Amino acid sequence: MHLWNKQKFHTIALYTQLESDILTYLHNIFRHIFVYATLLLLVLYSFETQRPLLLDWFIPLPWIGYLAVTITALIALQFGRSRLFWCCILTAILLLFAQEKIALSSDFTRRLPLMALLMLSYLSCAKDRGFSSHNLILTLVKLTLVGVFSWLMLGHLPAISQNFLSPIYTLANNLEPRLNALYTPFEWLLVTFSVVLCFARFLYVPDHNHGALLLSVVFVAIMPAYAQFELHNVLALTLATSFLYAMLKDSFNMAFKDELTAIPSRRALMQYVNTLGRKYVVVMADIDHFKKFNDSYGHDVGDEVLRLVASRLNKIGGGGKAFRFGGEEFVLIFPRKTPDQALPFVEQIRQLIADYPITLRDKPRPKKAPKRGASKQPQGKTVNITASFGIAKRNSQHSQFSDIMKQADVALYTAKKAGRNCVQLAKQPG
Ligand SMILES: Nc1nc2c(ncn2[C@@H]2O[C@H](COP(=O)(O)OP(=O)(O)OP(=O)(O)O)[C@@H](O)[C@H]2O)c(=O)[nH]1
Repeated sequence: MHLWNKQKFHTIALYTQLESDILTYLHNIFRHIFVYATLLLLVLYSFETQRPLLLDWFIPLPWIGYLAVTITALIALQFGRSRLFWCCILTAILLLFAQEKIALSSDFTRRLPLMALLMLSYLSCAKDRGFSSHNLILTLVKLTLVGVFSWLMLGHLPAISQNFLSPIYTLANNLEPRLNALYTPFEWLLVTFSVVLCFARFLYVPDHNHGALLLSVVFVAIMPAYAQFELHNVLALTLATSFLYAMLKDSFNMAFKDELTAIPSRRALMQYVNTLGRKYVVVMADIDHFKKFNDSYGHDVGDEVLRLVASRLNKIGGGGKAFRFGGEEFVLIFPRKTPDQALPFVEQIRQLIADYPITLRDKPRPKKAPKRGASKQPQGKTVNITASFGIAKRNSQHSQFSDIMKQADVALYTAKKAGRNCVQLAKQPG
């Protein structure tokens, strides 16, 4: 097809895909909130109920927070996570001040957590830019500027904003009198701004990195509520652990999840294979005439189709598990099943893919909703895609996974030759 045609179809209206994207997004948000809110509640609960015990444990370990943030900073350096690295540096500085290893004016010590909060908010909104000397210096300069800006704000703005903030502050103070001692009205405004900003950033990109950064802002905000250094040490230790967890989880996802379709990748498949017993079924799936589809509608629309097919395959029943093998090929594994038992589930998913109408719009979706009474725009063209499937099982002749894959691939080839959009069983001995 001509380039003209490719450009014509900018967008693809995959409503079910959109629905599944929204569900994945909400699932991500709640999953991360659950992890980091649980950590926060655990810390707050143990500070309230187990404080003497915590103090007993941590008095002989004044170095533990420094050790934890140093190890985490080194790992962040290795993983290219510059923002978490800077968070570790900020946490170590806060610890040094809390332990009175560095003593500057009391004004500075009081303002430091708030300056750190704004720096953390900046980091939360910035990007991981790696560790080239240019980027390190640039980030250091930016953080210093944010620090100087917050220092100036904290020096000059409280008096100006006193009048309009007082009523809100009094209201909050009636609800919880302890708030009064923690921050002044203007400082509360900054704390709220930082938490809301980091939360908004987390909602925008709900991953472990932003979850951990949000937690760090909350931890730094509550630091002044606790006088004992040992409790600050617990906060630093928990924060370093959450950063480590965030880095490991994100790296795991990068390694084992396919970036485009968000289903497990080929690497995950190879690892999963080791956990399988002696009885399982392998299904190879391949989208039909995908090259033609790409050529007709463009690579971006092809990507959307891959995401749609992956989300369908990921919902396979019968205990099956879907993986993206590469390109437009997918693999389904059914542990403890025979081909006959897996067949109805594969048939069902084949039908589901074939029946799904894909609406291609010839114009991008308008940003504004059309005015009432305006004539409806033409809806574009509806197309269908299909996929073919080949099924093979582990048996006495083919016990190696690579051999079973070859058998499934032969069956898939037969399905393609039989006209596509069908399922074929490999011819194997029982
Ligand atoms: N959009 C997009 N296309 C991809 C991706 N990976 C592979 N492809 C395309 O998938 C197509 C595979 O084409 P073929 O292997 O010739 O198979 P086919 O056209 O599907 O034909 P049959 O399998 O015989 O039905 C190629 O055009 C690849 O460029 C991807 O990640 N995104």
